[in-house]
Amino acid sequence: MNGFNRIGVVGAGLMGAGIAEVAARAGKDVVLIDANPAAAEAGRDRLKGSLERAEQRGKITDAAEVLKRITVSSNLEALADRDLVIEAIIEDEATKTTLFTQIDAIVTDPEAVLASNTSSIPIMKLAVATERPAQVIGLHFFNPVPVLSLVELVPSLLTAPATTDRVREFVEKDLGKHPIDSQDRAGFVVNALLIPFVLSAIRMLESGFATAEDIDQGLVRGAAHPQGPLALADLIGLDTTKAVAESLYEEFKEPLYAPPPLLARMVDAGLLGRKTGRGFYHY
Ligand SMILES: NC(=O)c1ccc[n+]([C@@H]2O[C@H](COP(=O)([O-])OP(=O)(O)OC[C@H]3O[C@@H](n4cnc5c(N)ncnc54)[C@H](O)[C@@H]3O)[C@@H](O)[C@H]2O)c1
Repeated sequence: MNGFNRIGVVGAGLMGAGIAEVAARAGKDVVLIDANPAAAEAGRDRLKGSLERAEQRGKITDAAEVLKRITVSSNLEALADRDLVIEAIIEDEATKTTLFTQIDAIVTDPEAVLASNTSSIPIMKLAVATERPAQVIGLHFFNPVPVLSLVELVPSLLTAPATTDRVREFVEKDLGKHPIDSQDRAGFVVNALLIPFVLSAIRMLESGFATAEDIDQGLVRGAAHPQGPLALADLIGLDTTKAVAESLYEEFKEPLYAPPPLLARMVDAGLLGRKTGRGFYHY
């Protein structure tokens, strides 16, 4: 048994609220923390809405009970009795390492595991900020968390095999999700493949090779992708796409990861995709 029954989630944004929801749906007692009390409340409201929709669609029958298992707080001390803490705060290395040092000091169980949902920060940087690097691991969920079944497991060079085993069991048996293993490298498996694909589509558009519509239709109709790479970039957000590309380029120094000038200029212009109403398409 992995022994994870009291779960802490730090960061009640898009990802943290989703992770808290799937953990509570798996019957776990969950403490959801956000440094910003308004963000904590907003996270709880989103979570409540998501559970109610799941109940309306017949996916669950106990939305009210699931919600009761989640305590929302803006006080990190509420993590003291947790046996697994999953960090999902903003993607900033200094903020995350400070938080890992704080959580490590607050969580009392010496066997407790500290995980991060980071998309691009090396797990090793977070591990060495704690006194328990053997129990620090990357646990990378996908958005929307209640819908997408993949979780990347990312042990650092210092993670104990027993930690990875416990977390794998939690992901598979408790959450009912599908884990895949990745080394502690920028992008892990999925983004290391997906981002250069999206960047290639942007370069193709930039060079006048084909229109945005034709590039996307090519992949939707010719390769059965649910959406084309440029529509996908608009969904991810062009700022996020550029930031992930930069961290991949920083790590591997391969031209295929370098953000093309068109992407940089669109970000400079504030054309960030769906969230600003305009990216490669108008919304
Ligand atoms: N958005 C995605 O599609 C996605 C997918 C996989 C992984 N991730 C990763 O998940 C993490 C969270 O991303 P998100 O999209 O949910 O971000 P978000 O901006 O929606 O939420 C981040 C939350 O963290 C809170 N926060 C910031 N600093 C904090 C601190 N020191 N202590 C406690 N709370 C703090 C903020 O108030 C905010 O509510 C990032 O590391 C990101 O790279 C995101």
